[in-house]
Amino acid sequence: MTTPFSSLEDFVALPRLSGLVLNREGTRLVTSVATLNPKKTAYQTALWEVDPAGGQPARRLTRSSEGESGAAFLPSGDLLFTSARPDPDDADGEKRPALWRLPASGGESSLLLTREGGVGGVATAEAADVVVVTGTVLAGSANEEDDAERRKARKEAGVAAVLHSGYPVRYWDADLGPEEPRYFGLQDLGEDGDRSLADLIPSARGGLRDAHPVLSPDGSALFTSLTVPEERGSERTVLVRVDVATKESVVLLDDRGNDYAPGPVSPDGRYLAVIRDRRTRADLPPRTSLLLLPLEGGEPSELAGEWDRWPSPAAWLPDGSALVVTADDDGSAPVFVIDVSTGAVRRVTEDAAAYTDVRVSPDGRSAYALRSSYLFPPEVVRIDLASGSTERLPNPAERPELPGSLERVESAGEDGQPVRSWLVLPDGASAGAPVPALLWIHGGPIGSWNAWTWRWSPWIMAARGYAVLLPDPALSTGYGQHMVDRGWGQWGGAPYTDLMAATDGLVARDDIDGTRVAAMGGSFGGYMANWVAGHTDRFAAIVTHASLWALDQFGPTTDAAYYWEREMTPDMMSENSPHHHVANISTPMLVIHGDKDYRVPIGEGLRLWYELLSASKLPADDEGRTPHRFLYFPDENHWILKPQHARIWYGVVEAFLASHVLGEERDLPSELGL
Ligand SMILES: CSCC[C@H](NC=O)C(=O)N[C@@H](C)C(=O)N[C@@H](CO)C(=O)O
Repeated sequence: MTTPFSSLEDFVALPRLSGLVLNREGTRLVTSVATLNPKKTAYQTALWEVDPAGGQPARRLTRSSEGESGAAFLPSGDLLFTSARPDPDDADGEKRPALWRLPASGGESSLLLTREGGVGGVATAEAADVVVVTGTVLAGSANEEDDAERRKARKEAGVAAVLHSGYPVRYWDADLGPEEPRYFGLQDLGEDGDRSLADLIPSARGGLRDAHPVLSPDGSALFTSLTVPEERGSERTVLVRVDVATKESVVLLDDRGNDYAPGPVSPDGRYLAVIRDRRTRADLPPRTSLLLLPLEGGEPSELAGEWDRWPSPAAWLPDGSALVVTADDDGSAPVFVIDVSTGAVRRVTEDAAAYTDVRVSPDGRSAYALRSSYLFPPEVVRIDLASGSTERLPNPAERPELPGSLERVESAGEDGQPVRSWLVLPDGASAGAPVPALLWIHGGPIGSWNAWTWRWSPWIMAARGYAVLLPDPALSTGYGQHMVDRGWGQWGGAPYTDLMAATDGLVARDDIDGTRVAAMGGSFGGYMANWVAGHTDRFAAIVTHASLWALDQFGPTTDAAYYWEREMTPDMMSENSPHHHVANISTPMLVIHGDKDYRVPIGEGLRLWYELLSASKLPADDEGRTPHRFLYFPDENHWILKPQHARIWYGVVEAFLASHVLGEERDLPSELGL
């Protein structure tokens, strides 16, 4: 059967949904849909409306080549969004993300706010015309005018240099400084209103780097996490309340044992749900818990502390009796409801799917969410909160047909611990026709293969005849705290042996050809692929993407050195570092790395490549020939974001696997110029 996964062109062209907002009356849902631009070199997003009642087909709300995102409803039903589309009243104006308003009554969108530093995002209050936008300012700017002038001067002089006195200096793929994120209160939304902006936390410095503003329903208070520097290059995240009118800010929760981030505020404005992340040490694994903080004073209390899952709070029920949360659970991420008076947890959705962006209807009977699994990409659904039944609403896109089937399988780790995996089987796999297989190792390592991903689509490989095993080994979420504890600081221990146990189960199947199996992983999964390469020759090929290779080097050069330093002592790093085992590597490896990857810096890929050629059991020969390959992306980061590069990524991986796993030669993508 031909599906969109047979052709990489068709695959990258599949529409991708993200984000979901609901208006106050519960009558309008808006999501964002990314599609290829006409040149097929980038994704552009547009806002689409989905009927919560399910009666009407989805309809496109916005259209521009610059795209629209960051949708947020005002209480009036007007929809705010950000876009770098041109202002019709300023034909020569520079394109920068600005704030736009689409009126509920219909008609054209109009420009609400533009600023030299752009508008990054927007937050609105549930029941008041209060708007907070995010944007950046240059560190030394006194006000918006000064900021505009400083930007202009820097641009005209062609200066990109940044002088740092603190840590970090980079984040994922962004160079930090001299721009710093800020929250701005927008004073007046009226037609000719005053558009001056109030910087709500002028002292934030770089501390709002990873933060999102949460507004109280009446718009009087803003809650945010704020990252504050500590000694020796470390930092912690504290919880702050800002009075939107007076700009007075108060630190609500701050201690050196935890990081804090705000969840939603209760409908009566009396409680804030808070996410608490325990600060780790080599002997203290991470733990995430949920707190209720009384906003009129008093100590926070842990909610559902006995529940052995890590909840992510999404919304309150309108009567304030319960919190709706999601949590990784046994290979899925269902919706749960937690009674705030008893802490009792009730699982709502029963299907093996992952839910995000959960919004609750004003009557508290339904919720709307994005749902995905390995069987379908994110789609908008309605959930009956009492029965847990779900209904797929008319969506902007249909589910793509799949070239195979999905199974849940289980194996036992060395200590008997059950290790669950998803197994993608290609059409036609059977005992009479066993298929080659791939072990895919997830990143994090704190995470789970429980949701659709566009970055590593197993269906691409299924369409080419491979089975793909997606195991959740030690350090994965969804099993409970013990599974994280089992692998903490010992990556080469239980996480590795769990993966090998899962592979044993895979190759024992009569529909799998155990002689034709490869291993692949990205990021931490790439670390593990490298560790696998140095510890077993059972795989025919190994693909390692954005991988950690030498932990002594990775630790201080990644964008958050303190995070990794807290997990392992120098001795533990040495014991678990794949580079010490390069001399054992006898498996052909495909190394993939993006130069703009600041999470796992390019030095890891460069050193791995050189050491493979110079010191593995398959070194470069007299004429420099080697079975290893290095796919280098000079302008990609930790992820391969450009659609044309995603095609190259899959194309090169396919050719490499075909050569070493199937013993077949495939043409490489012609755009490689080889
Ligand atoms: C600085 S915090 C580290 C966060 C995260 N680890 C979580 O467990 C992380 O970034 N790890 C990377 C090395 C990684 O494996 N990233 C994965 C998952 O985010 C990826 O696929 O990019």
